[in-house]
Amino acid sequence: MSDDPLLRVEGLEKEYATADGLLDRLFGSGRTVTAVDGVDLEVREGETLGLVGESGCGKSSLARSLLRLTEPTAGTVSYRGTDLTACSRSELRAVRANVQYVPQNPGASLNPRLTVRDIVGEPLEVHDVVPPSERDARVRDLLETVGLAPGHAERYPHEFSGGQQQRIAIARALAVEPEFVVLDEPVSSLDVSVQAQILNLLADLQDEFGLAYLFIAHDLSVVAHVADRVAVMYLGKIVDVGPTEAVFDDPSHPYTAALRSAIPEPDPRWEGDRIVLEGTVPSPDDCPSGCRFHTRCPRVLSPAEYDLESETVRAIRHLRKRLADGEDGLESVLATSGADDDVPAAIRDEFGLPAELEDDDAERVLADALEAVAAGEIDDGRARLASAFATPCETDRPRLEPVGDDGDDRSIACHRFDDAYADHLPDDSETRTPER
Ligand SMILES: Nc1ncnc2c1ncn2[C@@H]1O[C@H](COP(=O)(O)OP(=O)(O)OP(=O)(O)O)[C@@H](O)[C@H]1O
Repeated sequence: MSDDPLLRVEGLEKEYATADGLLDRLFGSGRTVTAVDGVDLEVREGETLGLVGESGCGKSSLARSLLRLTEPTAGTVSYRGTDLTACSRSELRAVRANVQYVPQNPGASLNPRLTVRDIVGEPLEVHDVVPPSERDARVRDLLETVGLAPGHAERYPHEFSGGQQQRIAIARALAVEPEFVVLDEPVSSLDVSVQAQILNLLADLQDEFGLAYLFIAHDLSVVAHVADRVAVMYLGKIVDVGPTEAVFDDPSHPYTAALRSAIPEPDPRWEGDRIVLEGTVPSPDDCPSGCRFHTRCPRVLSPAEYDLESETVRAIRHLRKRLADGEDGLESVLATSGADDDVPAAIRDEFGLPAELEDDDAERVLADALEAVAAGEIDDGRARLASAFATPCETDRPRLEPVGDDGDDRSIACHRFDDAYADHLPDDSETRTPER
């Protein structure tokens, strides 16, 4: 396997203009969704690169724009040295004989009016792979290659199970004898036993034809078994990329750690607690400032001025978030506290904050803020906490930078791995921090 990348993606962006209604369309007042935001990525010859992230993080948009199935907004995609973003339609057609896309949900993407013979035979015709007289025989061969019967050629897609439909989609992609295939969630809609069959088939095809795969999945456990390297995506950005083993075993981006901990049967190599992420993925048309993951991150950095444990930092952040909702955010606490009750103590209790913080200066700020809240001055309390407990994760955007001993092969976008933010690591830093 050569180390020169087959495909190099640099600064790839994909924006969608969305129009909610007729007026938006008429006046051009719709919003812009940035689904892919400056992605750099490499796929090497013969390897499987797993691309993982929650639904809506931009995986399909990335895959489709790098193949120019949808036009990227910015960036370059170089395939064996040819910049696909600068190619004419006919040049692109020539490249497509080497690069194929197997879309998500083959049941919906296979044309229901065509027989399997026509579906698999179409790329043979478009790319003139074999003479017309040999096409039917080639289709039958391809069906056998993916484990279907040659006789299936005369049937229609709806006559097949989900696993068989996936095999048809794979046969169609293989028709042009590609060297790189993008597989968009190839097993996510299948039963576990069928998933294993498709994964085995893909591995066999890779061995036989020396294929490189970009394997997209929302589930890290699937990718763990098939990928040589893994790239983790969050809200349009790659936040962690490296050899599969390293991404699993070495200090990871907090988002990767959360995905890893969510694997139902934890990887036997890893002994850790389940990390439950707060809230849901923010909308890509309203991305958080700083690190996009900070609103859900269990390991945000603490202010450099104080020595606080992660748990305390997290609790204060939780309180800040609730205060941002004004009185409503603390309604449950304030409603149950009577006039004579110690409201600050009730708030500490609600948010798991100790009676006294371990850092005296931090304690003074918190106590004053809670007094303000107890006096009904919610805005004042929120402002005091916001200015004293701001973290660089809220303001500074982390860049994907090489970390640790793997050199360029392991990169993480997280301030925890950046020496410049060493003063901000909470006292009980849960991650070993490889040097950048
Ligand atoms: N054609 C489109 N027009 C407007 N917004 C779009 C379009 N396609 C995707 N999006 C938005 O872009 C974001 C990324 O979507 P995308 O389908 O690329 O994510 P994904 O990670 O592949 O998700 P899934 O696994 O659910 O397919 C989402 O917020 C989605 O709503």
